[in-house]
Amino acid sequence: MELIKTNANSPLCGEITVKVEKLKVWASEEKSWWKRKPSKPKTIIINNVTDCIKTGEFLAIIGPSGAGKTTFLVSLAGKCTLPSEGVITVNGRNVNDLPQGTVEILPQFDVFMDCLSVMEHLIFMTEMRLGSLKTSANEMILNTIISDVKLKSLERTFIRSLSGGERRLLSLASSLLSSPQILICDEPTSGLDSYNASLVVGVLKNISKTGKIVICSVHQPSSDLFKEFNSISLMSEGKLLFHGTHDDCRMLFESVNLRCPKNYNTAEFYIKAVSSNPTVNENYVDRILENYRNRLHASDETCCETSSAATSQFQVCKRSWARQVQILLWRFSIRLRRNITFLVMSLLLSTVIGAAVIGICFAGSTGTSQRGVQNLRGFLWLLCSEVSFSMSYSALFAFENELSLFKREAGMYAVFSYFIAKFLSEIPRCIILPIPYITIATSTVYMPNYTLTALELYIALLLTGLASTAYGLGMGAMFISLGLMGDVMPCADLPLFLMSGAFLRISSLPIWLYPVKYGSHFYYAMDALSNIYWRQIGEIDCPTNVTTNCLKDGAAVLMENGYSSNFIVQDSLGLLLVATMWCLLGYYGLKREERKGYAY
Ligand SMILES: Nc1ncnc2c1ncn2[C@@H]1O[C@H](COP(=O)(O)OP(=O)(O)OP(=O)(O)O)[C@@H](O)[C@H]1O
Repeated sequence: MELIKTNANSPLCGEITVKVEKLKVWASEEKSWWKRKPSKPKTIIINNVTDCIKTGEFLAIIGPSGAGKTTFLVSLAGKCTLPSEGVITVNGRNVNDLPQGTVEILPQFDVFMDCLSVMEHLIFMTEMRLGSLKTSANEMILNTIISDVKLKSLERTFIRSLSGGERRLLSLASSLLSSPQILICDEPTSGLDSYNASLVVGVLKNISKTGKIVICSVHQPSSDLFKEFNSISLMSEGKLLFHGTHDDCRMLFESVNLRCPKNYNTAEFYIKAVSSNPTVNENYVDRILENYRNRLHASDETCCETSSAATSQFQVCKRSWARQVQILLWRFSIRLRRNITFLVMSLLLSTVIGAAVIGICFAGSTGTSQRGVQNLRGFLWLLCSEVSFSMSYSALFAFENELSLFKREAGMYAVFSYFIAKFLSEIPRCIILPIPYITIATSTVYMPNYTLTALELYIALLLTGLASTAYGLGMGAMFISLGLMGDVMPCADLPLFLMSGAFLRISSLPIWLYPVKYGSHFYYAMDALSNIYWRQIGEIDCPTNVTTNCLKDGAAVLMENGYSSNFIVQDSLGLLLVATMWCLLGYYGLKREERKGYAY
């Protein structure tokens, strides 16, 4: 069910105050398990910062590289995953407990699905965050944002063709959909030319005028750009050295005998003065901080938090998981359409050629002769292995390619919905991939009741494809953080495909290997394929001059391999169960990634 709530009781109504009290953020020491000494000691990143930011502030945070600006911004957004102390509240409410969308952060690097157009991306975001675009209110919000953020002329442009500034604007438009009360931007102008930089800053300034707080870290802003901000914060070595107006900052610097020369970039002057280069200034950081604290005490200014009851603009939308799956599938389908030529070509190359090679090599093979038994066993194993390996290895990297996007969108949709959508998006491949093997490869070997047998083989391969896809997605999701999926999967493949019966006699397996057997999609797939073929072979020729034991019929072949007879329904259920098991493991793998926190 779709819920659009207007948060009338939100503490964010009217005036907004962000209060930071004794914030300390650090990176824990890094220690290898084989070394006693830490390889990297504990590092303090934010050092005892206390601050107060109020409605209407268009705040520029400046400071030398490594001063802690990004960490401070991420903490303000409640997304910092590093260990910390202290409290950040917004109108008295802990920033971590605020409803989603109240505080939005635009990280320094934008991550999009690049094959989408600007409009498609915004439709996706609106549908996920606000609700159906069929409601006129949502359509109006989207159109207003598009024109406010000056993206009207770019609606049909593909994201991959956008300039850096346009990408920033698109990121901004996506963040504005939830009508955040506090907008945080990490270096919104970095890498942009002066025109694009002033365009972005202009849009942000307008947003701050609508009763919101806009906080930006800025790296070497031009003098003109710097003047656009109505307040500035200066950071160095994790400390907040100053927060206030341009005039107050100038006076503070003058109090330690630092005067910015005429025609010199003010921001650059401040940054240079507090950068930790001992040859430039040794004591300025401490002196400026001391003077700033003294001034604060003298002014007796308090950080008063309001709890106004006026109506908030904030909207919360909770889409049902089924709708989330639908919206995610819509986005996957766009990518599929954009890459269709490449996908068809790769599918043709990998399957049609493979199927033709198998067909040519096994031409004329029949399971009705003693010599053909070995060939048919090999033939069935190749069908099974081609489908399962193609499907599992193509699914293996599916999450890795989208990990940054998934982490950026964490919380927007449920992990469960994302996994299901991903799995469903792979189903067309499972349907198409076995077709060349069935139509081309099987046409050259002897198969009794050709049409029915081919159909049964196709269904078995389709189910094998589903289980293999789940296996690939599951392995990919579980080992994504280590980046070792490509190394772990072959190790896991080995015991699983040994259970196929193609190399080891199933009936000779020790009982302690049974859990592996019943968890192996290769076992169910080969059992089903072998049953489909061999149970139809009534008699196998046995020449009089052979010295070894003859296999009399298909049932004898099945018995020799250790396959169960007439187990096809159970095999099908087994494949579906294996698929479910890998889906659950994959889901927990992704959930673990989500818990690691936001990617910035
Ligand atoms: N996850 C982390 N683990 C360890 N150290 C970290 C982590 N995140 C940040 N740091 C360290 O904290 C310091 C401050 O980093 P931060 O990115 O906040 O600085 P910054 O002022 O934004 O720098 P820049 O202007 O170069 O982006 C840096 O020395 C950085 O190496």
